[in-house]
Parts: sequence; C-alpha cells; structure tokens
Amino acid sequence: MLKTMAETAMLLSKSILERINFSHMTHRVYLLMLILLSSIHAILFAIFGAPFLVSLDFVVIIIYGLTLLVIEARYPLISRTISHFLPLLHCFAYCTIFLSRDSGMFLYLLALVPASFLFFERRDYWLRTLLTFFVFVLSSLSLSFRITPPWYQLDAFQNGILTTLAVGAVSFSLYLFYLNFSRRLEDKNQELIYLAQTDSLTKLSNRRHFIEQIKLAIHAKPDCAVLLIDLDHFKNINDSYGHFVGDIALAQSAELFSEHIGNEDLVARLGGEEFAIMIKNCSPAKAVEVAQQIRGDFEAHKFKAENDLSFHMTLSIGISRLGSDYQSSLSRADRALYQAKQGGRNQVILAE
Ligand SMILES: Nc1nc2c(ncn2[C@@H]2O[C@H](COP(=O)(O)OP(=O)(O)OP(=O)(O)O)[C@@H](O)[C@H]2O)c(=O)[nH]1
Repeated sequence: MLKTMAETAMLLSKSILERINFSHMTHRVYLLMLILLSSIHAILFAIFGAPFLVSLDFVVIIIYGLTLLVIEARYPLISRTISHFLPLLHCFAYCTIFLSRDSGMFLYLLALVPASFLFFERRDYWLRTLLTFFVFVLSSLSLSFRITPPWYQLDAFQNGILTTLAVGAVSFSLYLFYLNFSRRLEDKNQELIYLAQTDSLTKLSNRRHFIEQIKLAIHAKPDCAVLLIDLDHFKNINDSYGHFVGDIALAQSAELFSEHIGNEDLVARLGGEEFAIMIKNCSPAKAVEVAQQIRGDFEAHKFKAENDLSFHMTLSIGISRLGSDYQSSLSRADRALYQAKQGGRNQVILAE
C-alpha cells in the first residue's frame, strides 16, 4: 500500500516536472521556491521551540517577497543578486552562529550552484562564477568555523530533519538542473534536425530529406510515385520583377503544392525553382491525375507581390513510379520532365 502510494507520488511529481518548461522558467519561480523553503523552516523552528529563528525566517521571507513583488520588475540584476547571496548568508549564519554546522544547513549552499545555472541568464557568467566562489568559501568556513555555543541547541533528531530537508533541496536542485540541461539539449537537437532537413525559403523539406524519405519509402510502401516539378521560364520572373519577388513566388508555389498532398506524402524543394513530390500508395494513372490538377491550379493561380503586383506562371512535371532503385526512378522522372520542357512546357509527362 505504502509502496503504491510512493510510486504514485513519484510518477505524479515526475509528470508535473516534465510538463514545466524550465527553459522559460523565470527568476520569479526561484524566488517563490525560496519563500516556500523558508516557510517550511519557519514552521519547523516553531515546532522546535525556537521563536527567534522563526522571526529570522519571517524577515527573510519578507525580503524575498519584496524582491519578488517590487525589485524584480525594476531591477532584475539586484533581485537576482539578493536571491542568491541572501540564502548564502542565511545558511552561513545558521551554521556558524545559530545552530552550528551539525544542523546540516550548509548543504543548502550546494543547491545554489545548479540553481544558478537554472535561473541566471546565460550571459551572466561572472555572476555564476562569483556565486560558485562564494559557495566554496562559505561552505568551507561554515565547516571549519564554530562560533560556540550555538544559540539553539537542537537535538540529533531535529538536526536530522533539517539535514534531510537540505539534502532534499540539493537533490531537487540537481534534478531540475539535469532536466533543464537535457531539455535544452533535446530542443537544440530538434532545431538542428529541422535546419538540416528544411529549405529555409519555402520551409519545405530539402533535397537531402527528400532523398532520405524516398529511400525509406522504397521498403515501406512499394506503390509510390515521384513527381519532379520545374517552374517554367522562372528566370523571366526574376528578370522582370526582381529576385525578391522571385522568392515570394517560390514560397507561394510551395504553399500551393502542399495543398495538393496528403498527410503521408512529401513535398520538397530540391533547389532553385525545382520541386519534388512523393505520393504514397499511388498508381501511375492517379499520379498523372494529381499532377494535372497541380498544373491546372498553378496556371490559374494569381501570384501576388507587394504594390499590387500580380502575375501568372506555369510549370512542367515529370512523373515516375518509385522502383527498387531510387536513383533510376529520379532519372526517369527527370527525363520525363525534360520531355515536358522540350514539348513546350506547361505539361505533365509520365515516364515509360
Ligand atoms: N528568386 C530566386 N530565384 C532563384 C532561386 N534559385 C534559383 N533561382 C533562379 O531561377 C532561375 C532558373 O532559370 P533557368 O534554369 O534558366 O530556368 P527557367 O528560366 O525556369 O527556364 P526553364 O526551366 O527552361 O523553363 C535563375 O534565374 C535563377 O537565378 C531562388 O532561391 N530565388
């Protein structure tokens, strides 16, 4: 029963933590966590019968509260400095003056290092370095100094509870650091994969991704058609209206092609004014039908650029069935496209 409850609590907290986007987590959350931790201490000290320490925690809570509500908005750097250096002094004072190092409060210092990586801006390296240095100095001081006698002599059990809480905070801080780090790495990976697969102008797949996908499709779905598309006399658009308008026309063409394909299909820009479409589960006759629709819609489409400029374009399409050798399939589609160009453009040719 206890085991099931613990497992449920673990799963629940894990799923909550995984939903939090730490890369967008603000410094305010960190301040809120400090307030929560200080409140837990205040309650514990009240139970332990140490009213002075309760009032000390209240003072600290008020400072964090003011930092959160007033200073954070106007002076973020001061706010960050307070929220990192105040806990340092707080722990140091507890370990050397009020409770002695037996309380284990110095362990909180360790939690501040991973926390600084979580909550400081990336560019604040100097602040992190300074903080790490302070943590080192203060933890070694609080371990070696003993301003005896401590103001409050807690018993071993009470010290144990405080130490457990501190170790919990350190572990939690390390866990958040790991979670944040692995998420950032994952986000970066996804971003790199996207950049490596995408054409920056049209946001379609690029040639590399298209080739990868047709290689996969050969094994997975035998009935695929490949359409190679080339815009007709595109040079004239650039020459007449400029390269910028040419770019707009390419982006609009990409949108139009995307409207004609299903979820499983893929449209890509191979380069320049050349595009390709892979249609899965598609007979050659059906591929010709789709290609003719694209050609007709493209011809009818009014391309628009700034200053009320509008113009029409046409395209040519070569089609082949995707066989076991993708290179020969592409070559056959390319030859069909060449025939379409030679035959006067604005037409669809299916490779034999
Ligand atoms: N605006 C723009 N133009 C591009 C881009 N990439 C290639 N081009 C232009 O596309 C044009 C392609 O011209 P050509 O290969 O002669 O082909 P075409 O004029 O379309 O003629 P055909 O294909 O024979 O019908 C060239 O003017 C290139 O500069 C691009 O990213 N943006």
